Amino acid sequence: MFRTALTRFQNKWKSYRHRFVPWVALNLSRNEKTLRKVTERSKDKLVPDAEVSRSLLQLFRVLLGSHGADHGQLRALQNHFLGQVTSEEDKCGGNSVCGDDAMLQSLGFCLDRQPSSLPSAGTGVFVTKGCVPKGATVAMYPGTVYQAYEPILLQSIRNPFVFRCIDGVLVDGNDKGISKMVFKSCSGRDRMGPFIMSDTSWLTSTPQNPLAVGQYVNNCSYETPANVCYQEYDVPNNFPIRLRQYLPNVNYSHEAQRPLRCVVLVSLRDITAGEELFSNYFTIVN
Ligand SMILES: C[S@@+](CC[C@H](N)C(=O)[O-])C[C@H]1O[C@@H](n2cnc3c(N)ncnc32)[C@H](O)[C@@H]1O
Repeated sequence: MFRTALTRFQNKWKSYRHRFVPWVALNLSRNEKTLRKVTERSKDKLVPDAEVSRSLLQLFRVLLGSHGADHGQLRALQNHFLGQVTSEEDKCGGNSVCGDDAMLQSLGFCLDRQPSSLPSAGTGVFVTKGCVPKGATVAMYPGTVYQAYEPILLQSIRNPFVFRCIDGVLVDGNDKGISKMVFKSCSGRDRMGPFIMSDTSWLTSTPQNPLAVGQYVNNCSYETPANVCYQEYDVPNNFPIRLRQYLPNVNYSHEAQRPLRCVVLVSLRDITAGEELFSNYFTIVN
């Protein structure tokens, strides 16, 4: 009985510890070696940034066209101030196209969060329609972006959604509790007049950007090898201001000079409808 509980605790800790900031700090030198190895192995990006930009712009333009610029802004404002959009009408109302349709139309596939195919792994992300070709931008890792020196201790406690980039930048993709409040607050702060610079709807069950579910992708195993990998993507300065309303990331501190860090998931092979996405939590391509 005690041994079973201990084994369960050990397994849980092993899958969680690399996201627990105090543990990462204590094991910095060992982690740095592992990270160095990963960096050395993967100096080049799997997909050039320009290609990631192209896919995101393609989807965001369809989303903007379907919601209408003003409706998109209005929806984001509603999400921000009133919380979750509830009615079916608002999820995909009037003549507008649902996020799913926009995704199928622009990228050729759809994603959904569903119970994982792995026992006791909670929720996972599945391709539900179409086919993802190798090298496609499959998903985005939403959340608040912390520089290595910024305080995240409180938010990181019992939080399996903190993602660490090679340069120590952290992305908190938790859609509940303090993490959720921090994201909404930073997003409200960064509004530029009528322009909303980030999307808060990933915090609800109906994200308007359907790619913003990457935080729910589960870790690979021997039986279920990785079919996607993480890749850092700094949003270029010339990214259209009207389309930034679909970006599911926000900087913790407002620093206009720094480009916004996003993390995207890129497919390692063709992935067909019905397959679950699996990543390797210990690797990231620059
Ligand atoms: C970033 S979350 C992924 C989403 C998570 N499945 C959920 O439902 O919230 C990471 C957590 O998912 C679980 N997890 C991920 N991959 C797993 C795997 N291969 N086997 C068991 N649990 C896994 C672990 O509890 C881990 O701490």
